[in-house]
Amino acid sequence: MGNSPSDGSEDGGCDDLTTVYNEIIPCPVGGTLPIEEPMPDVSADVSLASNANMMFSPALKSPSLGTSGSAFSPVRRTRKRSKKALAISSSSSSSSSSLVSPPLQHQQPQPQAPLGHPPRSKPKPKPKPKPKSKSIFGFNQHDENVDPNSNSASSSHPPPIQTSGTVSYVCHDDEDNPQTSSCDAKTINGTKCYIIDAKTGCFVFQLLTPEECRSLIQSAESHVQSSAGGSGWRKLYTYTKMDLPMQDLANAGVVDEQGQNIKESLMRRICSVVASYYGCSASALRPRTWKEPHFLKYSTDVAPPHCGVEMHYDGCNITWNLMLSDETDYDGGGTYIRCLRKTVKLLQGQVLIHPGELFHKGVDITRGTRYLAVCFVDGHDPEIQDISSSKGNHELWEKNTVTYFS
Ligand SMILES: O=C(O)CCC(=O)C(=O)O
Ligand SMILES: [Fe+2]
Repeated sequence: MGNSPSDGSEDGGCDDLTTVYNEIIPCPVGGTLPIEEPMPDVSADVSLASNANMMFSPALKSPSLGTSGSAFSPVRRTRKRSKKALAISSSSSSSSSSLVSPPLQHQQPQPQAPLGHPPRSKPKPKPKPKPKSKSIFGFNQHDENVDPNSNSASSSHPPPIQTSGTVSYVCHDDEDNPQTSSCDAKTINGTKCYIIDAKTGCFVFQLLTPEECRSLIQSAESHVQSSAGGSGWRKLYTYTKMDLPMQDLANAGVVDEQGQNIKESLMRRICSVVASYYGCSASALRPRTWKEPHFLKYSTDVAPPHCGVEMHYDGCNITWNLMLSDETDYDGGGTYIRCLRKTVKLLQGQVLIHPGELFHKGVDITRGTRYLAVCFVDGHDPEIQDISSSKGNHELWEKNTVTYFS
């Protein structure tokens, strides 16, 4: 964790994980390199939208010897924010109930400091204030009946999504009282998606079985401990300490039982749901860099412990987080989404989708080990601008946890 803790405030105290990381990365073969290193584009594989419910059998071959590094030519990408975005803020009321959705502000993005900032150690030229946008694009959330290119996005209200019933979920208020509630659901490719918040495009769905999750954890762990993988968990991003690009497994020849590349298989399955939900083409969606997707491990049992990540935004278009651990493996944890004032606690095998512009944090675990697979995805901008405030009782709101049961 190179940087000092950040609260993600509007005054610039926030972090764009991908931007920050894009400065220096430990090179797979040692040393450091500026990134990004071009890698084979897997987007073509994503175009084959597959059923997200299909059986994933990552009974993996043991890692074979293979190069986990190559010569990379550094290419910098500059982060750009959409000028036309739906501005999302925290609720102005101080409701502490996770049942209450914060109202949206459909307002013109004001010239303001960018939500992300470059690493403090490397001053960068001040970004020019953004011109005021005349029109506000609504949340570009489509269902099958909505034309993604229609002008409805410019209305002051996001188009309603077509839901297919409701599902129950359990939330704990800030005093830890469990309550059952229900939310809208939408079935995509036979997959039930729990809609956490339609306005921002945050949703959850079940992807993997516990067995599949355990198998993925085991392949990651055996890779970092094997003489082939060797180098242990890597530090890919500013606020994380134990990461592993899935590409490392591919480089070591690790595939699933069908002989498929794990990262491509996950991308294909998850992006087919994401694309249908957001109304874009699955083939447009691609991992932001070769490091995506990556495994992320938190543990209280390492020295020093790595328990969570600070408030930040990912800086990509859309992020997916796949929970690999069983909920009994750890206490605490979850993904706190600032504008929603709630912490999403995924069950094993569930995926959380959220726009990469939303401020969020990995809530600290207080016991055990929590594994995720995470991917920063580009290729479709949901045009959500998070203007929620760092001020307010986020410590309290963080305790509003929501869990979606099948
Ligand atoms: O730990 C979590 O739930 C979130 C992780 C995260 O935000 C990230 O890796 O970018
Ligand atoms: Fe993140």
